[in-house]
Amino acid sequence: MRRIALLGSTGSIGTSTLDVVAAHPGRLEVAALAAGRNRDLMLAQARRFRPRLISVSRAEDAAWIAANLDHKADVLHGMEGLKACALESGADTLLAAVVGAAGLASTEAALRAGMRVCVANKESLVVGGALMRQALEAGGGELLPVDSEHAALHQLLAGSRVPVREVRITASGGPFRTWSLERIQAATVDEALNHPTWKMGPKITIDSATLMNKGLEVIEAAHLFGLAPAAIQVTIHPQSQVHAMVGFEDGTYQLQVCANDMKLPIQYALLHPDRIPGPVPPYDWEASRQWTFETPDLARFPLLGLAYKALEAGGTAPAILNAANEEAVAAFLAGHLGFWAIQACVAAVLDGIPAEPAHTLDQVMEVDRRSRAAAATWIRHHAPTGTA
Ligand SMILES: NC(=O)C1=CN([C@@H]2O[C@H](COP(=O)(O)OP(=O)(O)OC[C@H]3O[C@@H](n4cnc5c(N)ncnc54)[C@H](OP(=O)(O)O)[C@@H]3O)[C@@H](O)[C@H]2O)C=CC1
Ligand SMILES: CC(=O)[C@@H](O)[C@H](O)COP(=O)(O)O
Ligand SMILES: [Mn+2]
Repeated sequence: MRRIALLGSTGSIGTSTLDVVAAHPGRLEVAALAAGRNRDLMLAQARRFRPRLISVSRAEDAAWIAANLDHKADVLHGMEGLKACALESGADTLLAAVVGAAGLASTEAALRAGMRVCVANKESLVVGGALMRQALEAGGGELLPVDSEHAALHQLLAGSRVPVREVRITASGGPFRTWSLERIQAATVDEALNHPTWKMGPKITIDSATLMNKGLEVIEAAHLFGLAPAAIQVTIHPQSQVHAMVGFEDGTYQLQVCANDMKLPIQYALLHPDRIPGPVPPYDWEASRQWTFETPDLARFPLLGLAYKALEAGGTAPAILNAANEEAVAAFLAGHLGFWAIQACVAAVLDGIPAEPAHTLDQVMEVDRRSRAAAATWIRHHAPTGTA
């Protein structure tokens, strides 16, 4: 029986993970649930899955959940609660599905403790990828990707006995794939949240619209698989059925294909190396469909190019990139910034803060704080009058 600490349980990945757990009652159980502010959903999840430890962001929500539980459990709060859920619930497996750099410390601690860490929270790898690899080596556990393209690469590379020339991750292209630059520059929040192929949380959905999601994924792939930037390429594939490809020295490729349903990579990571029937039916090859492939346009989607630049600079540059992007996306979602200003803000902050070698978690979190402050200042100066 695998005992899971699920961080980010109330989100898109969190709820899909609980669907996978519910489909395998003899194989998977929940030891801890942690999330942010959605106390109603947390209480419903806790009543159904009966974890020993629960954590939410605010003390008053923790007290409310404790008063309404119908089983014995400790209800904690804040970053300490998040970490305790990872380390002190008796779980052997962490499913890291908090959004943003807020997930880094608990994920790093679980790796250091030798757990199996299934990571959806790509920002933690972008901000602290090298430190997470050190923690993995020190703890002797496992790090398994949940992000669909990286789960695909994990499957492709596990079966490969020869070195690969390059890997390619696919991108849907987002809602603005066919839009002109002028139209993209004036995109609204509702238009940017209208993802063509995946239902996900708001932050990653905006990242998909700017192609920053793919930029973060290039950095994620570099850390997960030890690849140089030039060996990681991006192909636009609007149907989101092929998730990644590996190219060999002889010029041939292998592709990974599955339905665009995150329950598949979640189950892959939780049950690895076993592959058994789960909540998603086998791929339907009788359905009529066409697959198409395109090259990304860096002029309309400059954040993909900026992510490569940060990866090549190394050290804390990806942490600066990520922090500025988190702040700019939050400001866009709140109506304080235009869509095109997201990339301008990230470019300005990345240019304005020198990268340094990343040695410790405290240091990268300090860089994260400084970069957020710089982004907040930039946003205040560039927000349309009366919004910031
Ligand atoms: N959704 C998807 O299909 C995919 C997502 N990912 C990655 O997985 C991660 C989660 O994405 P997604 O599920 O879409 O996001 P959601 O916004 O749907 O969910 C985010 C979760 O994180 C919780 N959370 C946010 N901040 C904190 C905090 N400070 N402390 C504790 N919990 C917090 C939220 O709690 P609450 O809502 O209660 O406030 C919620 O449970 C992201 O890093 C994303 O890039 C990767 C591939 C695919
Ligand atoms: C499901 C998943 O893995 C997401 O990261 C997805 O890739 C987002 O869609 P885009 O391909 O549009 O970025
Ligand atoms: Mn992805």
